[in-house]
This record gives sequence, structure tokens and C-alpha cells, in this order.
Amino acid sequence: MHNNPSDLIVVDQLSKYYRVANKQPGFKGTLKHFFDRKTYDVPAVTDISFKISPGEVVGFLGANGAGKTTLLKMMCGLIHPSTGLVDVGGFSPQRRQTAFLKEITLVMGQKQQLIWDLPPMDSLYVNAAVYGLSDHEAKVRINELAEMLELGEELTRPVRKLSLGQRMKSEILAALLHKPSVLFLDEPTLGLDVNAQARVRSFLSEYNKRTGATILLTSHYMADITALCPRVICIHKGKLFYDGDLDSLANSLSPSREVKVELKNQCANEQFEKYGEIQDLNDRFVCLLVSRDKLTDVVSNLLTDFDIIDLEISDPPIDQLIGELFIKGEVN
Ligand SMILES: Nc1ncnc2c1ncn2[C@@H]1O[C@H](COP(=O)(O)OP(=O)(O)OP(=O)(O)O)[C@@H](O)[C@H]1O
Repeated sequence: MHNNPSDLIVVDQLSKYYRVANKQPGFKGTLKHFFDRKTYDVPAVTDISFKISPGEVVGFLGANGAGKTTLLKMMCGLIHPSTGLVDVGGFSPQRRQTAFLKEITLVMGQKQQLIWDLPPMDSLYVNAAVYGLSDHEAKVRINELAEMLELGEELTRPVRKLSLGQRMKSEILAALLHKPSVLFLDEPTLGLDVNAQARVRSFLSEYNKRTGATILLTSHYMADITALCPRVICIHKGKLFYDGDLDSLANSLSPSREVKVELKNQCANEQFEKYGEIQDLNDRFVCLLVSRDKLTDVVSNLLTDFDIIDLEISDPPIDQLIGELFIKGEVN
């Protein structure tokens, strides 16, 4: 793969297999395994390639177990690829060089780095010292981020006394103290209520605009993806099946469009069956799923055949499409 100087991250034919022990349960199984160790490989990521430019915000989508976290961990250098290459800003992540670690950060929604019994502020000054920031630099940086994250006296209360949202915002503050230019965020809004999710989202968007940081994010909340990520990379069973803009994802996932019609008079179900798949029929409203190639004919026939007050054509909601994809667990 030829590297363009404008590529910040290059992932080239990356694969990861986890070696897992094949051990029978119980003491007998443990004993047998001790003398005759059997293992098998779990493929988590298979032959994935993509490039990311500086300042991009990219969302990784996929069902549970698709391989998103494994991919992020390889880009951070936490685990080594089985085959293939990762380059982040000219560094090989797995070497974990200090200059590389100063450029990146990893936030995992289900893990925390702040010390439970201490106020976040104490941990923040420890982190600042680790990254070689003076007390003055740390103070300026903490104040700047605290203001953006709307954190105040919470930073002086023990972590265990904070709400989940306050804790997550403090975690993000801690992760950004050293001014990383690449942010790897694994489910950063996990478990937060709708308002707290929205605050984290608007912070990330603002941070990206102000600093030009590159953000790679996984989330099961489609609202995170639609609000933040113009580009999405979809992974299914370890393989990449879509890399492109979010808007075009709907086209590739569904060859149909939604036609919503408001009628003058109530009509029966059977009257609409020939036009498309009925999604909803309620009093004088009907929502049909119509394949794109038949759209013009169907709309013109509907207008001729019925008394119509209003007609609207739209893509099926992206979260519905992706939800269905996750539930079905299959990709065309
Ligand atoms: N340490 C490990 N040892 C063995 N198998 C693992 C390990 N970590 C992950 N796996 C397996 O690798 C596959 C990908 O897991 P991964 O955590 O990357 O998925 P994910 O897309 O992040 O899922 P989720 O959305 O549930 O976090 C899964 O089948 C998982 O069981």
C-alpha cells in the first residue's frame, strides 16, 4: 500500500487471531490441559485496510464481537497484529515509543484510569507529572478542558461520589491532558443518560474543531455516530464491509426508500400492497418501502389512484437500517 503524506493513519491488510486454550471444564480438564495443551485461534480482525487523514472524525460500526475494540487496540499498540501493518503518524504503534504515546490517547467507556477514592484533580496532577507538564501548564490545561466539559467543583470530590456522566467527563479530561492529536474512543458514552451523552458529543465536536485532533470512535448509540462522524467504517465478523460517508451508507444498506402518504380518506391495507412493502398503516397515514428503481412509477400511480393531501419521500432511518443489520447479523 502506497503511503500518501496526507495519510495520518494507514492500516494495511491487518489481521488479528486470538489464541485460546481448548480446556475441558473441571479439575480433570485442567490436569489434562497441563500435560497436553491444546489451543485454537479465534479470528477477531481479518484483512482490514483503510487510511485516515489528519482531523477526520471516523466512526467504527459493528455488532458485538465484530472486532472494533481489537482494531482500536492494535492502532494504539496495546496488542500486536497477527499479520499486516499499522502506521499512526509515522509510528509503529506496537513499539510504544514515548513520542507516539504523547500523540495518542485511548478512552474506554467500560474502563477507568482515575483512582476511585481520590478526587479527579489529584489523579490529574499525577498524570500531568507523568507527561512532564509543569504545575502551571497542568493548571492552565485543566482549566481549559474543565470549562469545555462543564466540570467545576466535581473535580475535587472523590471519584466514587460522582455521577457516571461526571466521571466520564473527568476520564476524558484526564485522557486529554497531554494534548494528544489522535483520540481513540471506545464507547465513550456507554451507559450515560441522553443529556450526558449529548454533552460528551458536543465536547468532542468542539475539541475536534478547536484543535484539529483526529478522532476514531466506536459507539452503539447511532446518535453519537450521526452527530460526530461524517465517515464510517463498518465491520462485520472481523471484516470491513463499508468505508465511506454516512449519508451513502443508507444507499448501500437499503435499496429502498420510504414513501409516507397522508390520505384524504381512510383506505384498506390491501389497496397498498401492490405499491410496496407496508411499513405502517394508521388511519389516513401510510408508510411504504419502495425499491428505488420503481420509485417514480409508484409515486405517480399513488397520486393518480388516491386523494392525497401530503407525500414525503425519505431514506429509511439509518439507525433502523443498522439495527436490522446487527440483529440479522448478516450483510448482503
Ligand atoms: N483477549 C481475547 N481472547 C480471545 N478472544 C478475544 C479476546 N478479545 C476479543 N476476543 C474475541 O474477538 C472477537 C472481537 O472482539 P472485540 O472485542 O474486538 O469486538 P467488538 O466489536 O469491540 O465488540 P463489542 O461491541 O461487544 O465491544 C470476539 O469474537 C471476541 O470474543
